[in-house]
Amino acid sequence: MANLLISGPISLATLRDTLIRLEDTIIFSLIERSQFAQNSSIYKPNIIKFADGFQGSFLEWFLLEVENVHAKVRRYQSPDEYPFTKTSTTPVLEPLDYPSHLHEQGKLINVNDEIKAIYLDFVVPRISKPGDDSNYGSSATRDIECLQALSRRIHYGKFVAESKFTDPKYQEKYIELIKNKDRDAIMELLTDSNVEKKLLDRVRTKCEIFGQDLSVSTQTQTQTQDPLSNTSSGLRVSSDTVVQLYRDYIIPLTKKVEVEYLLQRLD
Ligand SMILES: C=C(O[C@@H]1C=C(C(=O)O)C=C[C@H]1O)C(=O)O
Repeated sequence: MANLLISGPISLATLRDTLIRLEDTIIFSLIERSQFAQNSSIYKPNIIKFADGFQGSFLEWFLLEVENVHAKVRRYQSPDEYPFTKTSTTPVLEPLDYPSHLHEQGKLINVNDEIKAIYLDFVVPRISKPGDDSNYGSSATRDIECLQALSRRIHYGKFVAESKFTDPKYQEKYIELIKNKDRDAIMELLTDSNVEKKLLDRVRTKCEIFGQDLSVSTQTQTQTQDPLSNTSSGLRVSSDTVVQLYRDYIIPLTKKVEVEYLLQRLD
């Protein structure tokens, strides 16, 4: 795992190891959320009334509460952590002296609104059973864990971009493309299809291993549909859904962060 408090360049290999470890965190967080019903009331504004007058959904209210507490322990001063809300709470701990791994301008990129939309529109309906089981607090707690894991993974794209930019083999090319604001060519240069393919295969295998319910016999798991499970394979989250999430949303958004970061790299 990359230690962001240690100065000096972070190698692409170390960053890729961090992304691989985050796959585990993401898959386990999705499995945790999948045990509760969809509970769509927690995502709709003004269904739950708040004594403090907060206007918005239960999840938005809870996110603000959680982020205010986490801001107090300086979570959002870490260059790989980005808040979903406009939390402005002052930390109770003294600021840490992070070495500057990222270019100043790039630190401001935050795609959490997009991540939240993908999570609510694509992920929740696929990993949770339809309906309402009243577990609002438990569901929102798991939602926040999923959102934070996705956000950390996707914003890691900034470190990946920095590492690719500072690689002497490519720096001149990147500088030329950045000067020409050639978004498509930057995207092509930073893309590594081999790494992406291996990732999708690995994620499928991880879902198949982590998602098994060992209290059910292997034969039952593969041959019949568990009525309590939301997948026909008996896995706790569908491997197809997680692979699709990575292929269509997580990887493209990570690459978008990389491109945005690089476009500002010379400012
Ligand atoms: C993150 C990287 O950049 C790109 C994005 C990837 C991803 O989001 O997993 C994988 C390979 C690259 O196309 C990388 O090169 O490791």
